[in-house]
Amino acid sequence: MEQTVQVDQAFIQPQEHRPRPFVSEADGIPLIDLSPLSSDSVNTAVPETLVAEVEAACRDWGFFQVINHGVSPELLRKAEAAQRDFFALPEEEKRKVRQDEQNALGYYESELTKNVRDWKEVFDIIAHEQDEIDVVGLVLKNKWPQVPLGFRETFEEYTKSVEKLAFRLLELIALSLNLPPNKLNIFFEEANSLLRLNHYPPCPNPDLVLGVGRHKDPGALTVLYQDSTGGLDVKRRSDGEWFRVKPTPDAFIVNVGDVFQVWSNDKYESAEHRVSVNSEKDRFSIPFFLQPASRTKVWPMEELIDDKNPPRYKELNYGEFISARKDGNFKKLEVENIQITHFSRA
Ligand SMILES: O=C(O)CCC(=O)C(=O)O
Ligand SMILES: [Fe+2]
Repeated sequence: MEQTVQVDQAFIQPQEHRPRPFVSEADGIPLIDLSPLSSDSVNTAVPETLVAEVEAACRDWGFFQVINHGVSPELLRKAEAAQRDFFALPEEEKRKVRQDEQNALGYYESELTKNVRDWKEVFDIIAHEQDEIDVVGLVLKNKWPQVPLGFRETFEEYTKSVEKLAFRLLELIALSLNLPPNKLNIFFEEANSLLRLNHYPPCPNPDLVLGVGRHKDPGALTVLYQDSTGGLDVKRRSDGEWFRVKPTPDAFIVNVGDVFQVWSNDKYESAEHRVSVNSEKDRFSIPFFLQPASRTKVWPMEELIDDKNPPRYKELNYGEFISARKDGNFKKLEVENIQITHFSRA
């Protein structure tokens, strides 16, 4: 039966990228218990079994979930409430803190992924503000809304707590690549890390649109909190099948981004993912993107390179890479959006 199309053409995905009505839930995405980790730096006393679990998850999926991660359930409840209250505000109130091309922080409701509109609205917060305009011409000052009350304090506290977790994960993944655990920390001294609040409203045509179109995250790591609705789909590395990540209460979903793909010389791949929407429920999620400073040069780690494994990437400048990608989020580009493979030596 032909269904009526009730959404604007700009949201409609090309036929081959539309979600199938039933995407299986991924039992395969590993659930990792972080209780053996202390909240301070990871040292070499981390159990080998934990390192092995992380290695297998990064290699086979590029994705895993973590529990006993040190971010308190009370803080998660506070953040969820502040997020709901903000997106429930009238459009004119939200537009007071709207993003523009110079300041890509705050509220935004018309993002594109691969030239198609996403069915979502977002609010972006930078973890570390900078006084100067950055190397790619962006203002890095947060735009805080006046309401809801306590919004700023809640997300400042939340960002600190999740960033701490992100650093423990960075160290753990470094260990899983046989690198010294703190080897990669140096790239985050002036980190560009970003917290994003996502709201996916119910959609009358969930089979024609996506909340976020298929993409890979450009940074080092993403640490994502999702509510109980479900909708995050991940493409499995071995066969390219899409799987839905089953929500686990109070867990975080972790995925390696393009920067880890380069550092690991393709041992770990930045997995493609997307968000499906539904016709009944709002969905909320909060990704934290651990991203190096803009001037950071990224190249395959020398410890992972030898005659059998020559470097697969040219050195790339992180700021130029993300800014080229972000242009595609604002404008419909005539060309294919820039991807990490454009820096490949092959
Ligand atoms: O909402 C989600 O579950 C994922 C969002 C996402 O992939 C992103 O914002 O990069
Ligand atoms: Fe993503």
